Amino acid sequence: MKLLAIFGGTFDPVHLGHLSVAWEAAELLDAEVRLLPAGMPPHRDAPVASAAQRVAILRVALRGQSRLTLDTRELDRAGPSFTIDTLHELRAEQGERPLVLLIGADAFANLATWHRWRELFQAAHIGVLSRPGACVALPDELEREVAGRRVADTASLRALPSGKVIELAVTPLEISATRIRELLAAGRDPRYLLPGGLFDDPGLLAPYRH
Ligand SMILES: Nc1ncnc2c1ncn2[C@@H]1O[C@H](COP(=O)(O)OP(=O)(O)OP(=O)(O)O)[C@@H](O)[C@H]1O
Ligand SMILES: O=C(O)c1ccc[n+]([C@@H]2O[C@H](COP(=O)([O-])O)[C@@H](O)[C@H]2O)c1
Repeated sequence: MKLLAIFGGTFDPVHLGHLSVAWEAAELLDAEVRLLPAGMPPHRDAPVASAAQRVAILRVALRGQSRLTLDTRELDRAGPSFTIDTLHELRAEQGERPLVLLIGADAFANLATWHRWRELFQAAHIGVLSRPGACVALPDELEREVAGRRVADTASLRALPSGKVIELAVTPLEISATRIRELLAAGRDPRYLLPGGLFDDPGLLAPYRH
């Protein structure tokens, strides 16, 4: 069965750093990758743009291809967007289909701070997006949970609905939404850090202009 992977973020706004790693993960896993904008991200301040504005940007950013799709369920839920709740909803919809939670290597190192974090391993596989050759040390309690779950090939993910951890070597781009918001607020046009289509409609990036 085709893998279903999810990639969550504040996406305030989505940029080419997000899209390129999501695309590479989709190719490496031969998966559909759903981008899930967080309604109320659990570990940070509220986004600058509204949910509707971030979705409008995502829709334009995802135009013209079908591997990366948009899932807005976290925006429709009240309260913090806990990933475990999202995975339980997806499991109820998808049955035994293998699910892969995509997480950047730095965020993965902090996984033990997430809500009901141990349950994440029962709910999905985890795909850790890493710089080729990089090695991020994990805190002991996380390492103990991950040891024994690591696999190197995607066939192992296809064989089970959840429970494995795979490292996915992707090409990181030094782009952050924080920097993009700074540039837009300063009246600049970070044209080659964002999907080009966003500049065709000046209203899309207006929430970040001052
Ligand atoms: N340039 C990038 N390359 C690869 N992954 C990224 C990049 N920027 C962010 N990510 C990852 O994408 C996910 C969503 O990121 P998020 O929406 O917080 O973007 P951000 O650019 O880090 O935003 P901000 O600067 O506002 O914190 C996170 O898992 C984050 O680690
Ligand atoms: O579930 C949690 O406790 C949890 C804690 C921190 C982050 N997350 C999710 O991780 C994704 C990336 O978060 P962020 O803050 O880097 O945009 C986003 O989908 C968040 O909902 C989830």
